[in-house]
Amino acid sequence: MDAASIFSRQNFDYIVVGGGTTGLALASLLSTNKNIHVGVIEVGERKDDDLVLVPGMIGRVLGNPEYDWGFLTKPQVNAKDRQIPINRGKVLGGTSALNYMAYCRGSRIEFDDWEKLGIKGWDWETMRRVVNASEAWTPPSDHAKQHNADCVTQHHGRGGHVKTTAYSYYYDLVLPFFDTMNKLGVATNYSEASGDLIGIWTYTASIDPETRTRSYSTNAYYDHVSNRPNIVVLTGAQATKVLMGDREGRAPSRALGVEFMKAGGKFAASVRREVIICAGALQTPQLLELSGIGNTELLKHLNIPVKVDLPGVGENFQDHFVVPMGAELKGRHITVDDLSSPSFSDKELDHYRATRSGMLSSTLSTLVFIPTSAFISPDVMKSMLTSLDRALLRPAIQNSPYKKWYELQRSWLENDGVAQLEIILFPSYTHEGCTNENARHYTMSVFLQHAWSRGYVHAKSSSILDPPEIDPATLESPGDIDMTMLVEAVKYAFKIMQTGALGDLTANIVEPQPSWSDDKLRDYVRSVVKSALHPIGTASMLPRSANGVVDNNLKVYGTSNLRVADASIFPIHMGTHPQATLYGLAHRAAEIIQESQDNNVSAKL
Ligand SMILES: Cc1cc2nc3c(=O)[nH]c(=O)nc-3n(C[C@H](O)[C@H](O)[C@H](O)COP(=O)(O)OP(=O)(O)OC[C@H]3O[C@@H](n4cnc5c(N)ncnc54)[C@H](O)[C@@H]3O)c2cc1C
Repeated sequence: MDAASIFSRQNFDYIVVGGGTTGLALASLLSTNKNIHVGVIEVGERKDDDLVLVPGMIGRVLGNPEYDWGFLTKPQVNAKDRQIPINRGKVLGGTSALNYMAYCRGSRIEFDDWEKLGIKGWDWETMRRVVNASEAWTPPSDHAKQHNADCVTQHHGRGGHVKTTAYSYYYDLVLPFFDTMNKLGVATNYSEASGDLIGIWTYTASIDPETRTRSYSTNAYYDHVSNRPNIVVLTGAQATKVLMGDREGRAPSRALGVEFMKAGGKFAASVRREVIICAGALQTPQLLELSGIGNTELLKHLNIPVKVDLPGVGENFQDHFVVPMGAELKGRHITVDDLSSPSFSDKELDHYRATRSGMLSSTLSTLVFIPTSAFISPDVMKSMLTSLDRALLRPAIQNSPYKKWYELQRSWLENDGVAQLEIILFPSYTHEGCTNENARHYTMSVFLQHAWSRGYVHAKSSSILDPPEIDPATLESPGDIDMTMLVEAVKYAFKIMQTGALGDLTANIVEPQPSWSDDKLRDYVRSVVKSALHPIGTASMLPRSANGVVDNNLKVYGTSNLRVADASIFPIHMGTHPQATLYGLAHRAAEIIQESQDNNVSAKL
């Protein structure tokens, strides 16, 4: 009998849809109770090749349909009608197999403030505990310490699953970048894991310190449980909908099982306890809608029978927006661009295989996080806040179910503990139209951490085979604040490129240029702004009255046994990279399921 038929005949306690970052970790944790039977349905296949495992090869699979869903947004009006790519992992392990491996916690202030949105049980102390439970940290080497790597043991988890440490290879721009930021008043942060993100720091990466390969959901979690008879992972299978029972009166709707496709065949698997959707921020809302859970008007339009009217499904889409800037270096440097020469790249690969060191053992390593006051002058800040506050008085916002979201975002703008801007120096030239091919370059990218633009993701048809419509509403923000902040961020980046040791190494700022007018800079931002590939929010954990989709326990409103656990549940963006929090979410979800059903599910593998 084929794998799909066998899967569909099993009597699962839990079915997890999506064996990605969160889903595969959660399913593995649930399987620690040998009395419960867990099934996972994942579209992708396992791919443990160099393109996934070798850190210095990051980015090479983006756009490759064997690894990447390759989603495109709908044309973005404020970004010159461009369709902006949003890459997502289409392999076992999901996007944890593709990401750039920064393993960063969120901020204490931000998690503690989630309570202001009506969310309980997700404060910093809780999140710190669960993220630490996921982490198996190894202190950095002396070489990494010389590059300011975090070596404060007390903030890290040692007994968890995802192997983390600092990289072993550092480009020669790293220390000059620290010198420059320190000269601009940005202090070195020696413990990014403390809950205080502000400063310049060398990040901890999800990398195995022995083999110098990627540690991700598949090898960190699943490989420890894959020989257990009570967990079954079906790859190459796509869930088409959750089968929801009919409601009796006002009783919640019950998930009965999952319908899926594999190799052209259609199957269904039934579930005794719960279905947990972990298909990621772009596909979880689509699957909810195809299952009859969403905005009634939209479902009727798609001819999908309505099971639960939940207008928040697919709404509240948020992302980090990024604007790259290019510069040419003085003199000779080794940069990532050198790897585009096949002979150089082959030599590096041999060196990596023999020694587990060198360029391919690492990626970029340094991040900067700063609050608004660090990059926006008091005058600009005053006029920006005046425009914003005027726009926030509009009835559409005052009467919005997301009013508390707007209030929280507003308060963070004047909180010096909240990072509004991230800056990354990438030792490579990522623009088109490089002017001097013999020179070496770097790209400085500015990332808006708390963008005000909020869009949506919705099913376009009743078929899972049609990709969802994705509209991040790029640069559509009250008082045009996202554009103002990005232009100020670009101007601040010019200062970085011209100050201290990095300034001394910079021969020429290629594009954009410091002499450009604000109008020309705005035009540049519209031409190049893109997704930082951190979409969240489309099945938000919020009160139902605030357009929430799941409650504090990740349960979908109006259902008795359907939960969501992935990036779509974050109600407001965090000023950092999300994967560490997502592994923490998997542990928190396992605890919640244990508490709610007394399953004796241990959070240890
Ligand atoms: C290039 C890139 C670099 C990044 N770098 C970093 C970084 O350095 N640090 C960081 O913290 N974050 C980074 N991120 C973001 C981070 O990796 C993601 O936010 C995170 O992995 C998302 O996890 P998830 O569990 O929400 O979804 P995913 O990991 O995407 O899992 C969803 C899974 O569901 C599967 N699926 C979808 N629909 C169905 C269906 N109908 N049936 C069955 N299966 C389905 C998908 O195939 C996928 O495996 C990066 C992202 C990208 C793309």
